[in-house]
Amino acid sequence: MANLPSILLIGCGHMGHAMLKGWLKKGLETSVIVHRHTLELPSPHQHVQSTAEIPKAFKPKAIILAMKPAQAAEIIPSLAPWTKEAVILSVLGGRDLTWLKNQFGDQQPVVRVMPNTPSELGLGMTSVVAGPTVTDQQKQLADDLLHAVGEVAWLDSEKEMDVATAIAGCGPAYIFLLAELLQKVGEEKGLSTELARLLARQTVVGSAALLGNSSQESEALRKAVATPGGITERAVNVLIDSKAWPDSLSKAIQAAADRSKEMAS
Ligand SMILES: NC(=O)C1=CN([C@@H]2O[C@H](COP(=O)(O)OP(=O)(O)OC[C@H]3O[C@@H](n4cnc5c(N)ncnc54)[C@H](OP(=O)(O)O)[C@@H]3O)[C@@H](O)[C@H]2O)C=CC1
Ligand SMILES: O=C(O)[C@@H]1CCC=N1
Repeated sequence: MANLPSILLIGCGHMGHAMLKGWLKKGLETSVIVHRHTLELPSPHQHVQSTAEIPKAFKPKAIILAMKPAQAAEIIPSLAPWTKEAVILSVLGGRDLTWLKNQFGDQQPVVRVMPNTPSELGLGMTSVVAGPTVTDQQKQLADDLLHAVGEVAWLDSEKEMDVATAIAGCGPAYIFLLAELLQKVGEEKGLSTELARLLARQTVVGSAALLGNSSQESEALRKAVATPGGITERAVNVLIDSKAWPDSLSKAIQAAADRSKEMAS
């Protein structure tokens, strides 16, 4: 089992908990998790309810910021006793490296990270960009931690982060929405809730697994379903019309990317 470095995780909600579950499965060294609610943790991991309770002698190699962006500025000053020898991995949506530098100071090594919730299963997709004071060793450490919960893309420029966030950070929500809507349409067209739910869920699950296990492009997999002159083609022609999915998805990604940019500071 991989030996991942000691971490201090601040905030253990949807995203923090997804990453933690993934890391625990991969063999995380001692960690301290700051979470204001109850939390079952296997030994030697330690749960505390506030930053004031973090053991002073604890020397985390990485500090993960996984609270909501609006909650971060209030907490960051209380992390000073542990930041000196650590690299910060900020999961905060939108908050850019300039904002992080203003919070932690010029010299603090900070990596901006945008994961997604399938990290819980080791199937995450994380986009990453490092600040100027991050050492190669710390980049490797961040890479090891993030690869333990899925795929990692180091961005060439921080400018790519807003669109990367809109596609992959937010992306699971679009896929779950598709499952929701398939179920809803099935019900509207007369199927029982139970049947519509089963058809919708298993189709999304099976298609994602097929894509993940195939060397073929998604377009080829789609074409393998849509027999020319057959049934699927009729539906795909509706969806692929430039005014349908191409347009609405493009608008949706732009709206999310714009929001990410707005949240930089
Ligand atoms: N959800 C997702 O899919 C993704 C989220 N992100 C980013 O991850 C971050 C967290 O999002 P998400 O997990 O969805 O949000 P949640 O609200 O589920 O989690 C945030 C957690 O931080 C906790 N927290 C806040 N302040 C403190 C504090 N002082 N001490 C300890 N814990 C604290 C909250 O506790 P409490 O409930 O008590 O307020 C909560 O449990 C955000 O910055 C978001 O942009 C990034 C990628 C994907
Ligand atoms: O919606 C959000 O703001 C966060 C960032 C990406 C996914 N969830």
